[in-house]
Amino acid sequence: MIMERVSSKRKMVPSKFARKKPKITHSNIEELPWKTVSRSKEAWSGAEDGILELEEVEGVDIVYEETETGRVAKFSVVRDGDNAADKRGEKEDHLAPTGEEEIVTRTSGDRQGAHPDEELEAGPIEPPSFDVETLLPGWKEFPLHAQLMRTIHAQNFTSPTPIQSRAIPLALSGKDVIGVAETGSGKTLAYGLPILHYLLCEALSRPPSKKTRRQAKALVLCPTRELALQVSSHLNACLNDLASQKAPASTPAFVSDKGKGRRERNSEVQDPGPSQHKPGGSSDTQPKAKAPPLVSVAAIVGGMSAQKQRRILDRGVDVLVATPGRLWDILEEDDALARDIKSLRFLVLDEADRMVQAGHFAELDHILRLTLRSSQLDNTDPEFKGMDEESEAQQGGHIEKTPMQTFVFSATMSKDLQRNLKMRKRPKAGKTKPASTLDDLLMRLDFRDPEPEVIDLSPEGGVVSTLKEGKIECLSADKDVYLYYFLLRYPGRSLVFLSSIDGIRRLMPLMELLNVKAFPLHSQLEQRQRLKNLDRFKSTQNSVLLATDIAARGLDIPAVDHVIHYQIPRSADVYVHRNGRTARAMRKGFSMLMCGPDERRVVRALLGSLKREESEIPEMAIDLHMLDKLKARVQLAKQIDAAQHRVKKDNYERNWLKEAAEAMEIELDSDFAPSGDDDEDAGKSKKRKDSAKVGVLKAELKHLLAQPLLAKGISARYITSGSRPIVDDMLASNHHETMLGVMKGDAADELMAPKKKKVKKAVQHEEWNGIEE
Ligand SMILES: Nc1ncnc2c1ncn2[C@@H]1O[C@H](COP(=O)(O)OP(=O)(O)OP(=O)(O)O)[C@@H](O)[C@H]1O
Repeated sequence: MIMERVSSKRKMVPSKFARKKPKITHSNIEELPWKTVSRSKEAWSGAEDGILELEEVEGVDIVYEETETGRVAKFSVVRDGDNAADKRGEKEDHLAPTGEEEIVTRTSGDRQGAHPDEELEAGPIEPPSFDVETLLPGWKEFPLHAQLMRTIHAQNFTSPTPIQSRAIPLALSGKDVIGVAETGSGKTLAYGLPILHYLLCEALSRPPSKKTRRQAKALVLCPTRELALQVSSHLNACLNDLASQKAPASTPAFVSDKGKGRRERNSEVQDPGPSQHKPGGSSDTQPKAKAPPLVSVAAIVGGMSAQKQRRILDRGVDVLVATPGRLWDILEEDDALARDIKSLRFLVLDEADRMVQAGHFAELDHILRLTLRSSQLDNTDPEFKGMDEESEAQQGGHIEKTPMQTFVFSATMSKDLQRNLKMRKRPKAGKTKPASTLDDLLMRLDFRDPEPEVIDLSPEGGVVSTLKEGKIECLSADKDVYLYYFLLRYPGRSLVFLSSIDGIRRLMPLMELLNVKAFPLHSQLEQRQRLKNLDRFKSTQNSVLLATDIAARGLDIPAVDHVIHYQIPRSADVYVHRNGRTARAMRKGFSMLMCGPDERRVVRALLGSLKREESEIPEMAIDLHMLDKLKARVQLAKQIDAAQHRVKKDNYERNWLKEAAEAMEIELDSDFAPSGDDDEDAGKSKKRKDSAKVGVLKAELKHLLAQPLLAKGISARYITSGSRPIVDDMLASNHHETMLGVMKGDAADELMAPKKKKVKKAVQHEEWNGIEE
């Protein structure tokens, strides 16, 4: 059998190994002996659609197994002895990792069953069908493309969320939409489904051509790289028809990216589903070549190879999900893409307010200027108009003036902002100056509707109904111990927010010494490392992500149990967005504020601007006896860290001086360098002493960590006696795993009753304007 996969593009060919005694081994898809297929330039020009290369693999059988988590494809490599081994050897070079990471997260909704060339002769493709009434009655009011219905069904989204119910019909009817709804309420699909619906319908009706480059029709701008990548894969998941993975064993096809990301994303078998799309009526039994996707989605973000992203753009994509910085870098050199942006069909601003704050304003501004149509330019800055005319002249006097729909979505958008957006307050040239950067940004938005629809479903005070909040008031110096206590007391997946990278760097070694599985996430990490840490956090049930606010917005990490504000967020919006990383899609979640004495005023102001009282957030009950025991561990861990730091610093300084002196060809003074054997010995002996001290402290900590944590009055030896025998709890297995004598429980169950409010005549809320980082 020959198997095909694309990352690119690769293919599978029928097995030539039908000889006696085949040896069968089961392999991971990455370990299969893929081989690059040469291709003629003419064969693919213009029809590649996100495909980088074609690879094929021989002698692989695919077996499908039903598991608890669904259907899994297994690959059985059929080898015939030495011969096969030789063949495998031939392919080894090709298997060597390239170290490159693919950026297109998925290009899908593929037309299958036809060679790209064949497809050119084909007319419009017959749309697939889906029985919505029976399979998805909750969605029957929404006339979405059958392919989308199938993936919605496969993902078990039985009915649309409230924001989806309101936004989708409006978007489908051509309206511009401003959507505000709580975190985790499905806003991505609220704008994503109408866009994909339009593009799928259009793809089925347009006469396909291999000569024209695919023109970007939708642009989704996101404030962070992680969010852009997530949105892109969320949209791609709607194009990949997982529902009907009924690939005949002889003709499966795989969409695959290179590198780590690929393993994570593409273990799924791609649906031959749009096998419904059979131009020319090709039959199922014929070997099928991978055809271009009906609709392609790509993420263009910083921190990853710009060259690769440019190559992807050269081939063309339908939906671009981008961060403004990288997109603008590319746009400055890519006229074809700039033209696409000028004639977009859809523009989406996901978390627009954040993009203005995140220092992307200039780039965002430039991009939004490109999206303005002449009609808007008439009323506005002559500079924009000039730009448009110049561009029109470059294009031979023609700019495609397609109507553009604009969608602006966020979980936090002030009423003023919503009003301004709706009124589209764009001043005439030379008149009123915009009041703020945000107002300025709004003037760039090209709502074609005189009355864009505003849907505001944001909950009171920004709190999602399934979220419980608590707080711990303690000295700032004690926050580490309280954090450690919380993490041990309430195991789960905890996302801890700090306001500075230094804070994360300080906490990381402590967590490591205390055997807490923690991963950092901040802007000074390489993008690859950021994604890796996110993945590890997602896949480790009891783990901690120590993050700055780059993780506050939009990230959809499944099953985050706790959000911990180790430091107070710098604005009410950030508080809402940070909290939104838990309690998503109607799941339960818990958020905990750690509040030092000097932060109380800030907390009051922050809650005040959400029209809430500080007393609404109850304090957590703390077992002080247990806390004391943990204090000893944390103190020891801090001592070790400080000692290790000293050793590292000494080594670094010594080496630096030595290297600098060597580079300058000078001899170091005896004050700075060991001048004789005695000095050298003294230096070595100090080093040995420091290392020994660290060793002793580490052994001490190891011993402490091995001690059982016993609640007051509990004896580990006499589990049936003592003031509190723990045997019953142990038998009922509801005792805490690491804290003996403590019952298991959710953090939300350990909140103290809120303090009684003092009666005040009128509550004056301090306006919260945020603090500088
Ligand atoms: N109709 C639906 N039914 C059930 N789950 C859904 C539905 N639509 C989306 N989801 C899931 O809900 C989760 C949250 O969706 P999404 O990330 O779009 O939320 P959001 O509103 O954009 O959140 P945030 O404001 O934090 O960015 C995702 O895991 C998504 O797959």
